[in-house]
Amino acid sequence: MRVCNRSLQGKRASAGGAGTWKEGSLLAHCVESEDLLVVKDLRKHFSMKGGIFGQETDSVKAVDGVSFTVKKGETFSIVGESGCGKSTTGMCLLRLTEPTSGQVVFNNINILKQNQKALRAIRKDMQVIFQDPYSSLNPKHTIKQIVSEPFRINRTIHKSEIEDRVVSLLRVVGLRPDHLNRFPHEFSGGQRQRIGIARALALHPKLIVCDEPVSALDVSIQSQILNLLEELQEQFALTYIFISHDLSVIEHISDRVAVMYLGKIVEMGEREQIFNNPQHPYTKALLSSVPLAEPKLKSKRQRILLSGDVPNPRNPPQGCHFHTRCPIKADRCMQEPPSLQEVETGQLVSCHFVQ
Ligand SMILES: Nc1ncnc2c1ncn2[C@@H]1O[C@H](COP(=O)(O)OP(=O)(O)OP(=O)(O)O)[C@@H](O)[C@H]1O
Repeated sequence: MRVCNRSLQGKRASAGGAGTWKEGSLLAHCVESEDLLVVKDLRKHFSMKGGIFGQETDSVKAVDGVSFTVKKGETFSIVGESGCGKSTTGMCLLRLTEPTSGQVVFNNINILKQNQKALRAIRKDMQVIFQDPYSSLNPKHTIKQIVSEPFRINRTIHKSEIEDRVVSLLRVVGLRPDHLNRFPHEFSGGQRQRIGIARALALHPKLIVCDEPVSALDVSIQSQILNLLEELQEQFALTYIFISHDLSVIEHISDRVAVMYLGKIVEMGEREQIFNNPQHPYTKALLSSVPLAEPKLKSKRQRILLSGDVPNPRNPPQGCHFHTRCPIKADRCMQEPPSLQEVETGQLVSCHFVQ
């Protein structure tokens, strides 16, 4: 997909910028451009209940004002440490988790405004692949039952066609027709992830949210699954939102990358911008922890050790969320939250010192 996406680069200049679009202009923008998905100021605050009456005492700001756009056919990745809000963002896009506020415009439809019936129809075009292929597959169902589930739920094809369709889906993901009547426990982790991918492909989706799809797999199997995802993207013109904490996986698969910290995007840009010229101190620190194969590069990249832990998302720091661990913080950072600003065409950074 990289060839296709490069040709789109010029149009991406203001993608995901911290603008003040109203919903009407957001929809108009989506129609005019090649954006498949436009996310604006998305928030998910989980309310925490306590006390003797179970009243709301607190909230976890898992996603706290996230905006980005995803072009048709690209792989847009979300990376960050555990607990920064990657999965919650992905689940909110599909409304598998109900967002607190914001806008998610998919294929020109604001999905947060749809009723359950309309949402079911839209979900045919938006699928998800989960991290743990074993727990996401019903152990009591055969592969045929699992992969055909979307056909049965959506009644898109006649019963008599189901087996042929499942067989062709298995072939597409590198499994065999004789696997049809086996159960998930008879497969390896990589094969189980292929089954999950076959199920996700069944209804010809436009977008797939891949939530840590290779994190549970051995490194050698990881690359097979990543290659398969890339081949399928070409074959079926798929758009991916790819969620991972693993920077080497992100570098391999992404067209564009968003780096999240405590519920917010701190930096976003083309893969090359993020990996070759990171601007936010958090992105720099994350990248400095990745082992480099080339000795020449090793001497150039200095390890940046961040002090302290990620703060509690129930009580994020005032001002810039990153200031408690930032090596370049100043007084202003403790008071004023920075906004995501474009520092170079297509590269946006949320830091008072990178403008
Ligand atoms: N249902 C929930 N109720 C309360 N808090 C939640 C819930 N789901 C997630 N959280 C909290 O929201 C924050 C973001 O979680 P999320 O799973 O989105 O992060 P993540 O970046 O995907 O991390 P990981 O890679 O570990 O899954 C975390 O602090 C998490 O504990």
